[in-house]
Amino acid sequence: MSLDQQTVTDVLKQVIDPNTGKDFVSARSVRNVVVKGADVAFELELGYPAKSQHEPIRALLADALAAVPGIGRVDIKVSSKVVAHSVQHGVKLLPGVRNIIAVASGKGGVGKSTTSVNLALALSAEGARVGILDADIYGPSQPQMLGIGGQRPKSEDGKTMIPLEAYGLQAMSIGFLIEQDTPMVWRGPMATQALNQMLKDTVWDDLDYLIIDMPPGTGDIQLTLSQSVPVTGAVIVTTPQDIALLDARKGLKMFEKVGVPILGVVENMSIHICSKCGHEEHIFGQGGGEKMCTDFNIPFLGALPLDIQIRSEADSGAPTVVSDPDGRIAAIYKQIARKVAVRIAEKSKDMTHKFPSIVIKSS
Ligand SMILES: Nc1ncnc2c1ncn2[C@@H]1O[C@H](COP(=O)(O)OP(=O)(O)OP(=O)(O)O)[C@@H](O)[C@H]1O
Repeated sequence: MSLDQQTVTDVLKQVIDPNTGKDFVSARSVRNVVVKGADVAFELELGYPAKSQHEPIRALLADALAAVPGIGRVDIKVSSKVVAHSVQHGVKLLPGVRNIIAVASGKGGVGKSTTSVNLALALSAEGARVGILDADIYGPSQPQMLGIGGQRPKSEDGKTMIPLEAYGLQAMSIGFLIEQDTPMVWRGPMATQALNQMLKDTVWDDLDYLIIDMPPGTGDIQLTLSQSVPVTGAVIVTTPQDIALLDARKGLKMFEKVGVPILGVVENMSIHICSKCGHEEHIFGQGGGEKMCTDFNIPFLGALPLDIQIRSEADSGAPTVVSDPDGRIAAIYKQIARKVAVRIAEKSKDMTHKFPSIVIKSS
């Protein structure tokens, strides 16, 4: 039998991407469709990293086409390509960085740094090129969490710095540049200048995403950073208790004020499961993060339990996503990372998309 392009498009249009909830044709992910007699070949290009999903998605599309009577060979190549997306008006992109994700919290100690590093590692595990910038001047913890404390970045020209590498991430931290155990008293302008310099003087190498572990709070330093750094979107980390949520709301407002879209909220230390008896307890309250998201009409990205594994693995220099990549907790971080990447991919839809080109060749 001979297929026509309409049949192929109609079938592909029925297949919903489980990550975006949209069909692949409307999402303009289908490229270079070639129909040759009963055989079909095409490429599927996802706008978000999803190495673990390439095969299941390919199978989903192949199954849909297999139902077409008389269909011949089906050849589908699935890949991901992350492009740069828009940032605040009037702020220029950084060289070598396509998208910056700011991870922020209204107050300290809620697990912002732990979430940042696991989010970065989860994006990297899905095939993205990822960097992490530890801008937490009050307590830089990325060097220790990545197991590279005490190292110093190299400079080839005495002006710029090469980021250190850990678990495939490019990493830069204020902690690499100051002596450990030296308390730093940062005044607003000095801190902002140091952070801006660290951001601009680091030679980032072809990053899909740079995660910035922001200083906690919503003061002048945070406000200046969110105005001057080209941020694609912000992730807010909170614990479920009222006081943290109140501060997280301030964080949301701050980003809104400077035109940075909120990618969503992560609720950390959400539930405690007793490692001895399995009893579940909402130590810091329940449902607060989700309620905040409903109130502000923003996505709830997911909830991490209060779990000793998260703390001990981060403390030992190998965060959960690399220590236990197939475990229950890594799965939550990976799901959050996928939601973040999909939200970013959706941002550019109207700017960069072409219709799939369909070529019919006679057999
Ligand atoms: N879900 C969790 N379960 C158990 N421990 C956690 C969890 N999340 C973070 N922690 C631990 O809580 C402590 C604080 O976490 P983290 O440093 O990530 O917070 P932070 O918000 O970045 O803090 P600061 O603002 O002070 O830098 C760390 O010891 C970390 O290992």
